Amino acid sequence: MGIEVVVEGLTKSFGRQVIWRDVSLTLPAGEVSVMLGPSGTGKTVFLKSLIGLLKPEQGRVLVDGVDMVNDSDHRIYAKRKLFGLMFQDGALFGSMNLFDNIAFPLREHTRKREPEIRRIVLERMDMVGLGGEEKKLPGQISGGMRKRAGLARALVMDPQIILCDEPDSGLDPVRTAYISQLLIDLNARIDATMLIVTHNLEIAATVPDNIGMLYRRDLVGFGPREVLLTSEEPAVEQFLRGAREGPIGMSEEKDAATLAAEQAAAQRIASGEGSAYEGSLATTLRRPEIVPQLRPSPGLPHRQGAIRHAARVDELLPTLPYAAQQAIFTDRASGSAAEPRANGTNGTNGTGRTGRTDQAGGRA
Ligand SMILES: Nc1ncnc2c1ncn2[C@@H]1O[C@H](COP(=O)(O)OP(=O)(O)OP(=O)(O)O)[C@@H](O)[C@H]1O
Repeated sequence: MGIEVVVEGLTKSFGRQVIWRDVSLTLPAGEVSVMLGPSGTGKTVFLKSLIGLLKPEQGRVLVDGVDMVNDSDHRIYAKRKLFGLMFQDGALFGSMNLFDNIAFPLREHTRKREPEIRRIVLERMDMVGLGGEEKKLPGQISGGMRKRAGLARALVMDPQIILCDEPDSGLDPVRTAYISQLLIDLNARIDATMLIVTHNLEIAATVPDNIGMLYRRDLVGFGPREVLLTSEEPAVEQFLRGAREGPIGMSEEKDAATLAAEQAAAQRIASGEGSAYEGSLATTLRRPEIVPQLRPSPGLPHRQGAIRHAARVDELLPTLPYAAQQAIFTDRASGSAAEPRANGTNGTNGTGRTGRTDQAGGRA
């Protein structure tokens, strides 16, 4: 089973620029969590802080009894081996073929012999749908394949915590659906604790058990996915709708004057006095409906993390907002991600939606 990661009062700055402050959350063992947030809000900085590559000025990150912020380098280094990190671009060595790239951590950090290394590498390549591609160079494959190679490399050391930095960046929607399924299948196979950083709403809607969002240097909540997906917090709503109106602006947050003008326009539109342009602003995307969470592909085990998540949510239920409770009841009525099925099948069709036929092991 994966390991819980406890973040307490974390604050990170670069010089005078505060990236985020007083962030506290727990990544529950073996569950899948997503961290959303507009560009530049410090999601990657957050991931790097979890594994001790960046040092926040305040707070703690507790992993298996070690504080990844304040403990000695020796102790931090030992616990870092529990993590597998999937970088945005795969971070592969351009001159090495995929086999050697993926074998690299084993050759560098273990005393395993080549036949054992070969067995592990080929197994992980198969797991991410890259079987038979060992001899290809990173420059000869697609961006999606590079990501999956990066994921295979993150898996060779048997990590118990997997951090994925924007697994969707640069991928088309179909490849993004495949990588979403791959991440859920991976969680079903190895029960690792997972944190995925993304702005992708499809991933946020279909993959995680828990969602948080970083915005304006704060964590805007973190908890069961239904809480954030039904949140009425303006920044969350705007983000989920992918709309221009709202507190999130082009570069960072909008200034107060722009926000006030938008709110005045919204009131004029509501009273029927708005201009045509203002009316067009109001027709931007609607907030997406909550869709069922992805389930493992047929033949894979049930996600133990989803089962534990459901038990946790049961305890939390009375404390959750009404809309989140309703969303949870609806999801469960449709057959929740944790519910075992006699034939081990998914119950949805691999996308978390109805009417599509994506299969596990598909090519991103
Ligand atoms: N080593 C560093 N030194 C100084 N500033 C940094 C460093 N690393 C990141 N930053 C700054 O921290 C802020 C957050 O960066 P980060 O890459 O974490 O954002 P992000 O939310 O992951 O963005 P995106 O979604 O666009 O990838 C940015 O303003 C960035 O310039």
